[in-house]
Amino acid sequence: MVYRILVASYTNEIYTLVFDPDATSLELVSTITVGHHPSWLTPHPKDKSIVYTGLEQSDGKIVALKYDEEGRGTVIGEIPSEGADPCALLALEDELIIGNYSSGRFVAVPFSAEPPYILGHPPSDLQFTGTGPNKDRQEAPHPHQVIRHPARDEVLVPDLGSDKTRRLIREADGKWVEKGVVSYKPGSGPRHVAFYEDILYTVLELTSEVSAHRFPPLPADPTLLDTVPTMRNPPPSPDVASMLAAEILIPSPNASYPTPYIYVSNRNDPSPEGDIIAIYSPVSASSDKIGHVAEVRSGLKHLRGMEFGGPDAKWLIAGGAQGGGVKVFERVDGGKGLKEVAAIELAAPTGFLWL
Ligand SMILES: O=C1O[C@H](COP(=O)(O)O)[C@@H](O)[C@H](O)[C@H]1O
Repeated sequence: MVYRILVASYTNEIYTLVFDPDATSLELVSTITVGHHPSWLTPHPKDKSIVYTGLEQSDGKIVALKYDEEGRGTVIGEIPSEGADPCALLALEDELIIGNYSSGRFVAVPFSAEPPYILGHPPSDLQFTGTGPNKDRQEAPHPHQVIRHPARDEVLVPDLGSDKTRRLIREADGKWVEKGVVSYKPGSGPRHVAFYEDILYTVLELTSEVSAHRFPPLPADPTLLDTVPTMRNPPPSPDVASMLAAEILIPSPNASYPTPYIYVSNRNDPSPEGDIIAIYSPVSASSDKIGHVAEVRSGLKHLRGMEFGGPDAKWLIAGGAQGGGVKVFERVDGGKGLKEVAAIELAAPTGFLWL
């Protein structure tokens, strides 16, 4: 069996790769030009042939594509993102949510009945406000992810510019309202979050740290349990100042990998061996500490995006936006380690979608 994987990028293209685990090969089979920096990919919740991407530009756009069985895409629609640099998308059952990074605007586009499903209904929006102490990166709110809580009707928006993750719910009239926040150390820049049991894990981009909060339902506030660095031995100054942690993933435990682990990507490591993927154990009933498990040198430069796929989330695909191409790693030693099994050179990969 082979797997098709779409690759978002900081070029004008979305690529389709085929990963063959038996041949341990990764091949480029199709490319489609969609516009400036299609950096994120989200499928329609029911019609899996439809995929949305955001064009990261000042007049942000959302492009809808239709994919055939072979992974060949066709553009079938486009709408404004109603903001600048839409770097995050979330498809709920009835709405496409857009996080506009530079303008700090959260936009909800109701799905219509026919493909591309994003035409015909006016969007609603929410303008965030807030800043942080980092004058270069926190001059305004910068939503970097939109993610649904796995067990509750709550959407979370890590806001790198305001040092908080916003907790939103949709009221009876359909409008999204902020009902609470997770607050972080000033200047830390929350970028992405992941969940395991009742704990929220956050990757803090600007300080390259991971935090764990006990995360009860609203209206209760979260409680900070622990914060750890995303590298045991960060590079010395001045290189350490450019390190920017990016992705955090926690695949659900399963028969092949019964023990949960947290996987975090670092960016901009000056080492010739590339950026580190750090592996941690989550906090547990007996310890409120995040446990350091391992660090894997990826050979990738600026490891912005990575995604698990395959049976029992056996493989991790990851890309170096500034070099090293795209690699597939197999989870080994029960998930405590990663072994490279396939690679391909590709320009500026930023995100992935296993079809
Ligand atoms: O300033 C910007 O930075 C953001 C974040 O970049 P990332 O690669 O760290 O995600 C980017 O999304 C935006 O387009 C750009 O204007």
